[in-house]
Amino acid sequence: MLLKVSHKTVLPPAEIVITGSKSESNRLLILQALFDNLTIDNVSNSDDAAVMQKALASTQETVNIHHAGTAMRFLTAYFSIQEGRKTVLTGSERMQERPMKILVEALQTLGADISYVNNEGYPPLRIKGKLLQEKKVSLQANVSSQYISALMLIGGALPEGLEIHLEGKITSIPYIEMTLALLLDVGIQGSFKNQIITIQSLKQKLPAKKIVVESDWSSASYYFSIVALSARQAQDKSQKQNQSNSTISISSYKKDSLQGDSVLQSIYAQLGVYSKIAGHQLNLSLIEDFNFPEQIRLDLSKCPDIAQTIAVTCLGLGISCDLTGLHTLKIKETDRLEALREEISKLGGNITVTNDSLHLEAQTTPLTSGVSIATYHDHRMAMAFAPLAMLVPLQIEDAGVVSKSYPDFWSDLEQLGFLTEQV
Ligand SMILES: O=C(O)C1=C[C@@H](OP(=O)(O)O)[C@@H](O)[C@H](O)C1
Ligand SMILES: C=C(OP(=O)(O)O)C(=O)O
Repeated sequence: MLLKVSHKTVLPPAEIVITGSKSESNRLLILQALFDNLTIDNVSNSDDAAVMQKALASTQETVNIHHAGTAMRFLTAYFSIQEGRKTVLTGSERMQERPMKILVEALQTLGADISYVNNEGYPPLRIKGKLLQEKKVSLQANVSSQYISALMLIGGALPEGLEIHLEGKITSIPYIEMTLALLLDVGIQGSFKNQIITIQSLKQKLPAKKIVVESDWSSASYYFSIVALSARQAQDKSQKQNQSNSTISISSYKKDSLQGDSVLQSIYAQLGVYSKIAGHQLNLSLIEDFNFPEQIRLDLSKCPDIAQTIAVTCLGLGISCDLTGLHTLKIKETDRLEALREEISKLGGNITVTNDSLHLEAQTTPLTSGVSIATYHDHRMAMAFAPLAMLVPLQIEDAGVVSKSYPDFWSDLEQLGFLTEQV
């Protein structure tokens, strides 16, 4: 679906509802399948959570998780301990290019029976579920935190629990902390100190528990970008008066989030966005008379999923940006660094990327109008670029790709004065 996107030029006040974090949902769904007695409220309506639910309910040998990284990694661990069950775990073409070796080797050390159907190190995987007797494992921690979370999630179900030694620099740490916090919350004991994680074996049935998932902060990032860009839109159209009062209110959020992407609040405070959590509402508005910086430098190794949003906001605001800690972007839904380089260049931006960083020059000329943004099967490419329609009309290719994490994205944007038309 090719979608033409433009904007009515005034950002109206709006109330948006985003469903639960896909990261928290997919962890809790695994824990629910392993330990029963858990009720989950506000589960993510994303495709990634839907494929997780379907996989956990499936009795078929072949389980296809499509594009969902968390489902691929968490289910590899999950099916490894389903005694007597044979599973072929597969995914989309891109998923078959996303590395699995570090997790597979760690599980094999614990005694798992996993082999590769085609290419060594990559899905599809053939898994024969069995009782894993070992309790100690070491793995490289700088490629994906999802491997570590996958092991942690099954730790409580192993007879001796689990001791995980992390080698090297740990990437995406907040996601590991999220996993531990959820384990503790459901009643599984564990700790994460220095480079060692321990998870205690669960010896008795868990007490019944209901968990309400906080809404998804990564999905909220696009609204931070929209609010920031509304300052630029007002400047371009001399409509300062109209713009300054609009508040976008998004539910349901909390102050002590388990999601690392809640760092959006402090990052976007540097880009003119005032944000406050009142009750369960996250309210976003422009800081009045804000002095925008000429340049921003951020290390995003703890929050890789908001890199695209931030790069595009800076492009629209004409702010130079240096983003580092981006090494994991190359192995996500697409090579996000290359995808950003291509698409930002099309709009007239001056961008350079390395294997783990991105540099964007301050944009001094108007963005190219009417550009067709390719999305590379990556939901975040579509959603990160859409806010630029406040400044220039553009087209988003394969716009349905957003459903991986945020199926209601386009209809929610309409509430904010965006106009979308299928072409
Ligand atoms: O554990 C999780 O829920 C996730 C961890 C991160 O991946 P990496 O650890 O591979 O960076 C993140 O990018 C992904 O969207 C979700
Ligand atoms: C990287 C992402 O997801 P996953 O790795 O779970 O496919 C994402 O949602 O940005």
